Amino acid sequence: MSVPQFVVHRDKELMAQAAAARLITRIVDAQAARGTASIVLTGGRNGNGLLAALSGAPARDAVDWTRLDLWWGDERFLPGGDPDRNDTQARAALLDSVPLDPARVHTMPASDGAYGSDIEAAAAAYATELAAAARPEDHARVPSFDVLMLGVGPDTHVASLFPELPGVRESERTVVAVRGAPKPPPLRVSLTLPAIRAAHEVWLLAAGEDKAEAAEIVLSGAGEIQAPAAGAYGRARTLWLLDEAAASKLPRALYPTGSA
Ligand SMILES: O=C1O[C@H](COP(=O)(O)O)[C@@H](O)[C@H](O)[C@H]1O
Repeated sequence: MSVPQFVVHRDKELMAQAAAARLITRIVDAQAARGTASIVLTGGRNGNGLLAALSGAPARDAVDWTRLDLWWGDERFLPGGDPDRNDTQARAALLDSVPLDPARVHTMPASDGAYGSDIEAAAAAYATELAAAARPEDHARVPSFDVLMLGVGPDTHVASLFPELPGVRESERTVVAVRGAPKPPPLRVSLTLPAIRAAHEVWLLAAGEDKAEAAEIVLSGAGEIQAPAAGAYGRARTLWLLDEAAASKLPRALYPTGSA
């Protein structure tokens, strides 16, 4: 478990641009070291803001997009191409404009896909896909993702792990079907906390006033069942990327002078 670090930016636009620059560097470094990189995308406003910023960054051409594995932390269980699916939004923000290898783009199943409306089968299939990509040195049933990003919801949810719902209590499976999510749509597929914690680096994105209370609750010692973001950390690094509005209820001593 890594101790959380904090970076606070002036506003959400700057946070998105800085996080995009940070992600480009991380991908380029991993590709230089190993030939490939693996990233887990998040949905939501902050995740899509980061992807849009990355799309507009000239340094995006430093990435070898053909040698990048993309996974998702969660998905809304809707038909393929639905505008509310996280993958549809990610494609519009960035993915359609870069030369990815389709075989390395690991979307979660859609409700009109190979498993139809069987959400349990869809979750199990994604777990199998992750396990097949894990190498012996990963010591887990998922790859050691280089960076796994999570948008933090106003209710402290991450991926589709919501406070007090069964998904956040899962300790065995790496992927679960989620029913009754309080944020629409109610049916979702999500990585679990054990899968999230297999990542090398976990980045939690929180920008905007409506994230201030969530950040305060999570960082004041709440448990992960009540505040799922509290259970999200990386093996080597846990990084909170915030804007001033989201950080407004945090103790000023948490982040270095000049960070905001
Ligand atoms: O529904 C979801 O919400 C969270 C947070 O979204 P935000 O718009 O409040 O930033 C997101 O991380 C998750 O991937 C998504 O499915």
